[in-house]
Amino acid sequence: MSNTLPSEDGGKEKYDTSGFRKYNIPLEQVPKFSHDDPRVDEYISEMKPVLITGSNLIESAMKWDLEYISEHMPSSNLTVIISKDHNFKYVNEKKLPQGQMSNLKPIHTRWSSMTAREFLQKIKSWKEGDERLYLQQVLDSSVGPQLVQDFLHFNWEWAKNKQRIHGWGPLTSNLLLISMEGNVTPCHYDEQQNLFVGIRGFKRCILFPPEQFDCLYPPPVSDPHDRQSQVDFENPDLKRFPKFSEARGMEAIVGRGDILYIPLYWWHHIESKQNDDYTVSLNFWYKTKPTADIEYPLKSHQKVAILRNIEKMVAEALQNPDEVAHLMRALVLGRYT
Ligand SMILES: CC1(C)c2ccccc2-c2ccc(C[C@@H](CC(=O)O)C(=O)C(=O)O)cc21
Ligand SMILES: [Zn+2]
Repeated sequence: MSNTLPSEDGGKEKYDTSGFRKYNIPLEQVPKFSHDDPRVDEYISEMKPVLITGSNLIESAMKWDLEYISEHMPSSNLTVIISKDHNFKYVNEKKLPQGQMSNLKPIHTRWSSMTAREFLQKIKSWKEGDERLYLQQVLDSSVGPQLVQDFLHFNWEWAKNKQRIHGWGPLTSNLLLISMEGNVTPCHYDEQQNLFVGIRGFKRCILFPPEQFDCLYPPPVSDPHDRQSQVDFENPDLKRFPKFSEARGMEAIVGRGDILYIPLYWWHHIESKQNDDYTVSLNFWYKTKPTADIEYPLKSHQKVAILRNIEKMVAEALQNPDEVAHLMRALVLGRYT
């Protein structure tokens, strides 16, 4: 693979992936284009990942490091996720078993809050074996006047243009993410369009298209880990998850000022470079426009949405999640297979 410029060979140059974890998954490169290259909008309109370079979308946030945030938000308590190891598995608290059952659920990650200064101290003094920390803070008026000013100076014209030409719905939130080196957000999908921006450090993202749903084995929709792959990428259990061996991914390294477009329903695993400084990223989550008139053939993400709705309806109708598998097997086995 020659190291030519992205614009010449369609962004296929190899990324330098030293410092990231090795998985036994075949990976292609996510194409990388300059922000003014027309191919960027071609990929977004086809709902395919693309890495966009050289945009000034969040120029005013490029100075957001922990010193600056500590100085301009000295007393704010920020949300910090704490994990026993490098995996930060999202837990939907609303779907945790209530009552006495709840103490059976081994809580791998928990939420805490602290100031940016405390967070900085903790990650500076971190040593192997300590709990790991991941700061995530929704950007809203609580981040204080200075960060609000920086936020208002984003290149909203560029973002609004993307939102308009691709028919996205409203911007729902911006999540500011400050991660220790080596933290991993395990593979999952979200139901929103995502412009994921690098501010500091390097993050590696592994993506799979929605149609590989049957290779990545999400748990039942009622599970607290809904939308997350059950497969441990570092030690895949191919007896339980045999089709994981057929998973084919794409990879991108998101550096300072890069924007990775993560299409809705695309699976993504994101990790911060190991033995490197902490990373700072910011995402832009957009609802997608409600499907006015259904067009056939259906897109793969629409089929995943259909599967989710069927699963919810059957579980709701049976009022007992344990009966769902039996009923679905009776529907399909020997009849559609
Ligand atoms: C792991 C963490 C901190 C978390 C804990 C508990 C509840 C929610 C979340 C949550 C949500 C989004 C991200 C950002 C990103 C992954 C990444 O950059 O690590 C990503 O997946 C996306 O932008 O869609 C990260 C997290
Ligand atoms: Zn996500």
